[in-house]
Amino acid sequence: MDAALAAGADAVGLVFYSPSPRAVTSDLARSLVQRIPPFVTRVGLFVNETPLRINAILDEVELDLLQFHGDETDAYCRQFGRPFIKAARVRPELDLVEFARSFPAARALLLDAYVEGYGGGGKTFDWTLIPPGLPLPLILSGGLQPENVADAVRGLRPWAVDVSSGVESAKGIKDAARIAAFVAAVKDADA
Ligand SMILES: O=C(O)c1ccccc1N[C@@H]1O[C@H](COP(=O)(O)O)[C@@H](O)[C@H]1O
Repeated sequence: MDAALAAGADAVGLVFYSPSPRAVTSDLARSLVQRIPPFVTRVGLFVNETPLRINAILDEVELDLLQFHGDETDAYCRQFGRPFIKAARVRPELDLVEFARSFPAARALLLDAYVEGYGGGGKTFDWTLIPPGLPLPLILSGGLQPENVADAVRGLRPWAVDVSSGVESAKGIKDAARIAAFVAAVKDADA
């Protein structure tokens, strides 16, 4: 968290998905979000979570944006009355325009590779599968790292990029130097 903030990240995410090696408890999340300054977006990531647990977390942890990474519907995502983004797990047979149209309340569409376990797999997908004219702002993710993110930013001009595995030294262990290199590469490519 400190490394992301020092590097100048616009948003930081907290994973509330217990099978993930990055999962945090609401107690830890509450203490972490207190370090986040104004104007940095506090994102909570959920995968097919129960509304009961999400509402309990929202009561305890100040979150600005919800990231739904499972099989949730638009109606499900909007019930919390918070801004949200919806992840699509990209594979050739998925019509991304139709998928995006089915989430009219979403702030953005996050594109991730199709992996077992729903996400955070460190795998890129074929960026040529992204159609022109998506009806939602695009957040690109999936296998991004300091070494390939400049190509992604220059080639696809996404609204934002998101990273997890690519800035880790081992699964679930963030690496401050890789975080700094990633954010620097994004800012350089966007200049
Ligand atoms: O980070 C996780 O553990 C995770 C678990 C379940 C769903 C999504 C998860 N992370 C998100 O997955 C994408 C891609 O991550 P990676 O960079 O390829 O590791 C990204 O949006 C993460 O926020």
